[in-house]
Amino acid sequence: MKRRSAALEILNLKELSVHRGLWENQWLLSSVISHLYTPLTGAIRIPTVSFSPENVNATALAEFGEYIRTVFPTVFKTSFIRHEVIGEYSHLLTVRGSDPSLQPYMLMAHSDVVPAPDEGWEVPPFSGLERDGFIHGRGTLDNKNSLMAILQALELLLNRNYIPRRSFFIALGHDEEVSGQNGAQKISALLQARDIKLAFIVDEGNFILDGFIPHLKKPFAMIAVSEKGSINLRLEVNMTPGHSSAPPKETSIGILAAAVSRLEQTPMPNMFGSGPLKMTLQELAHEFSFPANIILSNLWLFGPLVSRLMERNYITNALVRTTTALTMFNAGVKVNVIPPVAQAIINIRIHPAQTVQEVLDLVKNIVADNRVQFHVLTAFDPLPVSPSDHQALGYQLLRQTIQSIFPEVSTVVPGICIGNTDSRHYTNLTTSIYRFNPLYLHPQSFRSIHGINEKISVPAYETQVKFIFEFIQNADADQEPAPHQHEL
Ligand SMILES: CCCCCCCC/C=C\CCCCCCCC(=O)N[C@@H](CC(N)=O)C(=O)O
Ligand SMILES: [Zn+2]
Ligand SMILES: [Zn+2]
Repeated sequence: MKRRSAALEILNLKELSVHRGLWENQWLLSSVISHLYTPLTGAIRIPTVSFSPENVNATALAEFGEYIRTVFPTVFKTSFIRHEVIGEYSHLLTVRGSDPSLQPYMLMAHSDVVPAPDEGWEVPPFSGLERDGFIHGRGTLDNKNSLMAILQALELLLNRNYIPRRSFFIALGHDEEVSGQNGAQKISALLQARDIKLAFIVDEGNFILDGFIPHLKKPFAMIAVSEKGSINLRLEVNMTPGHSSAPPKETSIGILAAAVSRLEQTPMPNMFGSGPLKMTLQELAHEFSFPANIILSNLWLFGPLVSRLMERNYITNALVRTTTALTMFNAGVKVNVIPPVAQAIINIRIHPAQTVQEVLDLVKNIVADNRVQFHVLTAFDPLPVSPSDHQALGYQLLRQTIQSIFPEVSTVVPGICIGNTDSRHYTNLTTSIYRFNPLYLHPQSFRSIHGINEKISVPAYETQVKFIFEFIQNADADQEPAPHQHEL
């Protein structure tokens, strides 16, 4: 029986060094077998799609709320866990630890997903089908995996009568994909009103990266200590409508198309050398063989060369500059009418060394056509950089747990997240925000996030549960000074 053997496999894992005893306890067995990964498949089947802040699938979100209560009964009935529904569909769990002197932390995830039309998928995106050892569907990597793994790890701990020492919050947003204004933003305001200060936050974001850098054969874990800023910008051209049999020299569509084409063809300046990327590369240098290790250790000299190499690949390019993506275009009402208005949406991700205002100025200079109007829909600057030194509790706990659960991953580096997360709404509660998913990511699976054929292997999901199971316990252990990561 496939499901049973997968569950047993987890119990046999020997590398759980810190808290192996809990896993080996037979008492856990029945709970693991019934809950280990079926809850994720069920979660994928609920189409919690967000289209815009005003257009979310309320029915599915309500069903999702019922679903997690059903599959994680212990979490929702434990006396020291307070459950609140915020903004109608987001969930805040407050887990009261036994030692009030320890500062609480927060684990985060979100239940909504981006749309997924059936076209191009090997398996229907909301079927939650398991095939060839993978659970398929929208949300398996972004981000129902994390949401279910957090609750599943907590359910397992509670079923073992585990009582946390350090209090923690679990914040599960329902509108992360469309701004977080009704979920994360409201949870953040509520916690601020309660005078809560957090030791750190762990949210989705970067991964254990494998195959992203040519010549680097070994995977490495990248914990995002910041994330890019963002602008959603609407460009609009208005012209006099008329009969298409006698077209004017220029139409709203033509003018707008030329403007967005200029934007696409004119990359924003390469900002290599500013922001956390230099730190990332320097900490990664020892993973490379000669001469790349020397090049990366001497960026004062080889910076220009490295920056040009990074520009060549569209993923690493996103680390060195502000990016400009044309995501929506709308114009025209009938085949024989010159359209009065043409609109385009540009999704811009701002490099840490730039600001919203600087980027808007650059965009206007590139477009250089005063017939094009600009409407800023949403905008925020890049996020502050969280600490990653030896005293940084959240970072060190992540590093410690990565090294225990993924012993083959020898390097953990701080980096930047090119996407945005709900955690950006919590800068009022902590200066230590870490964006990390305990999963391997390859370039192909990166493309599946917001793309097609998103899937997670069953062992990868099990490992994510195990990671959180151990992380919660590590956060309760007495902290010792962390050894230096690169000690000989
Ligand atoms: C030198 C090292 C090379 C490193 C390559 C970087 C590989 C990138 C790896 C992971 C990035 C995945 C980003 C996932 C974030 C997903 C969050 C998301 O989808 N957010 C939405 C919604 C929002 N909150 O704004 C978004 O549009 O960003
Ligand atoms: Zn996400
Ligand atoms: Zn997403």
